[in-house]
Amino acid sequence: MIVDILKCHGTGNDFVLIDEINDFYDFTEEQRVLLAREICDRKGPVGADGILFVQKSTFADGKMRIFNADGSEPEMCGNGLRCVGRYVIEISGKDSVEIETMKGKYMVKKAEDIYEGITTIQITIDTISFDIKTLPMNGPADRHLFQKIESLSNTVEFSALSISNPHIVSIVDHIDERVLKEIGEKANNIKEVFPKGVNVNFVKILDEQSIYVKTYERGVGLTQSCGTGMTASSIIVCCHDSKRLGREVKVFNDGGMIQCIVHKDAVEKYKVEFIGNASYIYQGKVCFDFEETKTYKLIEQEMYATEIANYEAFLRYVKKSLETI
Ligand SMILES: N[C@@H](CCC[C@H](N)C(=O)O)C(=O)O
Repeated sequence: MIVDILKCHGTGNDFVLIDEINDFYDFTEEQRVLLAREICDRKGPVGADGILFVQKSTFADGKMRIFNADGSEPEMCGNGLRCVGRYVIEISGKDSVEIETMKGKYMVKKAEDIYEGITTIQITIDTISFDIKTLPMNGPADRHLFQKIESLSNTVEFSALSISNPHIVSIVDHIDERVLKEIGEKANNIKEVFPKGVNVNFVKILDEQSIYVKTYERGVGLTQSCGTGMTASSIIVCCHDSKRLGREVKVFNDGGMIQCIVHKDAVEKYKVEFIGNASYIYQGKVCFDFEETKTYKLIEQEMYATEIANYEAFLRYVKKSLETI
């Protein structure tokens, strides 16, 4: 089978986008899992954090199904939604679109470039809940905020929330990747606490406008960035310091920087405006044999050289910005 692919990323969280609106592939559910596991495997010719299947929707401009590198299908993907949103905006000719996901529908629109030559997309995320049953998470109370999770760590405090996918967030003085990885692996192996696993986020407060987030992603591992993780972390930072509500938070990460504005209404309903890049890396085709999945080939690869160069310039700018904080 020959499958057209578009390699893309949101702050270094990279994906393979497959257009099932314009191309008919008729994948079975098992084939979607196989494609995710093999194509995301970084020992192969492509490698990615996940696959984004873009499909027709009966009530929105498009539908996103996201599969993690391990073949699991999460409820949501913030960085991936910006890439899918850009793609659907381009093929539909609209300035803004609604994208259906497993648990919700999100408004996506073009935004002013976050840096020269960087295609920038804004999404509005309002599928936020602190009720631990929505993660799901098993615990003694309905909410878990700034408290330890004994089975994970006897020193680190976490806050649990759903962005329609599950997250726990810890505000730390220093982001130790080794500790994050250890806790992330443990958290995804205690099904009595997290029956469907969980994304684990460490956030360091840099100054009154800026934070740094690193995530151990369910179904992937440590990634350059996680959109829903940065969203969850921005919310918890605003819970910790309500003066940040309604103000732009610069969220730095290993793959660049995005902007979040966290809003809370009178009935404690949260909504986050999330603004960041949606960059193309290359387009190509994969020749995939579902009987011999390990031997797939990548052919006709065409690089988006200008977008790659612009994003490298943006990364240099982000590095310099971090040196001034
Ligand atoms: N990187 C994504 C999150 C992808 C899903 C996550 N690994 C999960 O399983 O919930 C993002 O940008 O949000």
